[in-house]
Amino acid sequence: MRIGHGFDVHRFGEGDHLMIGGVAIPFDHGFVAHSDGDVLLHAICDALLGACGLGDIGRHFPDTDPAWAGADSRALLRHVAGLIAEAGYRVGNLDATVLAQAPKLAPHVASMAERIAEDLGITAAAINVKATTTERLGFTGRGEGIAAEAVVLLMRRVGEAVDE
Ligand SMILES: Nc1ccn([C@@H]2O[C@H](COP(=O)(O)O)[C@@H](O)[C@H]2O)c(=O)n1
Ligand SMILES: C[C@@]1(CO)OP(=O)(O)OP(=O)(O)OC[C@H]1O
Repeated sequence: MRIGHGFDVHRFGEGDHLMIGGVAIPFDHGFVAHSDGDVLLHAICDALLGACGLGDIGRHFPDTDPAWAGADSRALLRHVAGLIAEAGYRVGNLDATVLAQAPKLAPHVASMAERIAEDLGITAAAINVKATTTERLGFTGRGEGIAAEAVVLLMRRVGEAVDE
């Protein structure tokens, strides 16, 4: 088994929606980012890469590369899922927290889990997405941006049967 942790932050800029967990959420700002700024999927990519000892998202998708300008972060997640499989691992379970004063995310977390599970090729039951405010404290509390953390457990694929 291998454990990985990911963390990401994106600040708000102009826009009318936020991409979080692959779901477009109407809002009075967008994210400032090279890609679509999906802070949750970026944290998940980092957790998966970290668990495999494969570095981080910036190593695989440099923010200086025009190929990733405006990229759909679900495509990045699917690419990372392929790297995990190539390395001989599968996701056991994944737990994530989005730190956001607003918007209200609880109505969207089930859709996020479904999309993340689809991209990882696993059941949504293995994914848990949570949200919390930071009680108006810090940059998230002041409404300057959103942060996300993810923890993932990977299991070794050995003939799809034995985990170690
Ligand atoms: N952006 C958010 C933040 C929180 N929630 C939900 O509200 C609950 C209470 O939040 P606290 O900050 O007081 O922990 C939290 O457990 C979430 O269910 C949300 O939907 N969206
Ligand atoms: C996703 C990438 C690449 O487009 O850029 P951003 O969308 O800016 O996201 P960030 O989490 O700051 O950095 C990772 C980059 O690889």
